[in-house]
Amino acid sequence: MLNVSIIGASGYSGAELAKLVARHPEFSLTHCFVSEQSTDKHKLISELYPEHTGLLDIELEPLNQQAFSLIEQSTDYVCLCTDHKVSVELAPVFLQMGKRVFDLSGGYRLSDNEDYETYYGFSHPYQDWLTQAQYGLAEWYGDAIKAAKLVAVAGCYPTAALNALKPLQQADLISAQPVIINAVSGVTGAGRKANVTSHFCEVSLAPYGLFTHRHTPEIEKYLSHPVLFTPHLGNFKRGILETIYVTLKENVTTNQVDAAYQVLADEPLIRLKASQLPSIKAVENQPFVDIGWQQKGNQLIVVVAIDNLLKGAAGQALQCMNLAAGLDHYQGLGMSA
Ligand SMILES: NC(=O)C1=CN([C@@H]2O[C@H](COP(=O)(O)OP(=O)(O)OC[C@H]3O[C@@H](n4cnc5c(N)ncnc54)[C@H](OP(=O)(O)O)[C@@H]3O)[C@@H](O)[C@H]2O)C=CC1
Ligand SMILES: CC(=O)N[C@@H](CCC(=O)OP(=O)(O)O)C(=O)O
Repeated sequence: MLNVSIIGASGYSGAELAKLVARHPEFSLTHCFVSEQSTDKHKLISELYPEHTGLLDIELEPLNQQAFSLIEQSTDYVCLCTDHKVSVELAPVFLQMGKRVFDLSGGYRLSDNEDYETYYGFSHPYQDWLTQAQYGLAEWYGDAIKAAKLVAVAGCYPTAALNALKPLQQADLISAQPVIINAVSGVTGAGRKANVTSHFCEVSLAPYGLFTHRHTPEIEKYLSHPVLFTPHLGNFKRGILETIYVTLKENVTTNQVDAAYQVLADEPLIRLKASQLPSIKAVENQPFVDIGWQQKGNQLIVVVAIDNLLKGAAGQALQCMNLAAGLDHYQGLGMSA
């Protein structure tokens, strides 16, 4: 058994990951932490999430000095389900203890400090670790994830976009024009902390972050192609749906597009729907990426859906942890090959 500690376990992605780890046959959920000042410290996760009574009657411990010693002695894998800046500071501490770190934040996903300044609003203090971090997009970088000390688990919107677009890019079917990605996310994407924009009475359906969202450089980096990415906040709890407009190179046929997607055909967590288009309903509370597409001439519209807390966060983190442990990446996600 590998011992796992989760930092930020009271949050939406942390609690989702705690649930997956607690049910996993090869992992043991050793400790769950919140900040030292947290109003939730010493509560049980199941007090915050009563649906997990019995499974997650585990205390949320404050991340104080004693906690660091506890982690050093008792933990193999440390999962950071914390804000980017918190993760940036915590990851090196655990890496120096020799732990394998799985960071669900964006703190180690980009390589260019200028992008951190532009899109995250801070200068990255740990260039060395930034260089060593491995991007955690499980279906695409499995071997590198297996060997990595620090895995920067892929972002939620990028997970959907990259799985939808990398097959086309790999087959060299995309023209030089930017790919247009319109995305809608449920409100859990904004985290559990109270916030006016995610307040019940304020949420409707609205775009945000035009040209400035931090997932633009993340998608561009791992796609190697320019994108125009516009996220929207929708009035539902969980799930992401992206409608993606691709201008194909001249004379690309539907057979070529269909063939390009076959690169993902044997992946248990990817469901190729072709002309049967994906929906949030089909992926909510599920670990899958659903991808559908339709083509007219050299215009291709790809529709992709994921659950933001599973494939977009905790599910993908578990896939990376499985890879690191030498297990099938989909173990513990209710799947068999
Ligand atoms: N929600 C989503 O769909 C996705 C989220 N992510 C990323 O995962 C990370 C967590 O997101 P999410 O679960 O939504 O966030 P939440 O706001 O729901 O949870 C954040 C957690 O971090 C804890 N925390 C805050 N400050 C500290 C600290 N200094 N030390 C230890 N724990 C701390 C919080 O508890 P407390 O404040 O009480 O201490 C809480 O448990 C973020 O980086 C986010 O970008 C990635 C993909 C998708
Ligand atoms: C709806 C909403 O607010 N979504 C978040 C993205 C989710 C997230 O936490 O982003 P990472 O995947 O980069 O960690 C946002 O746009 O900032």
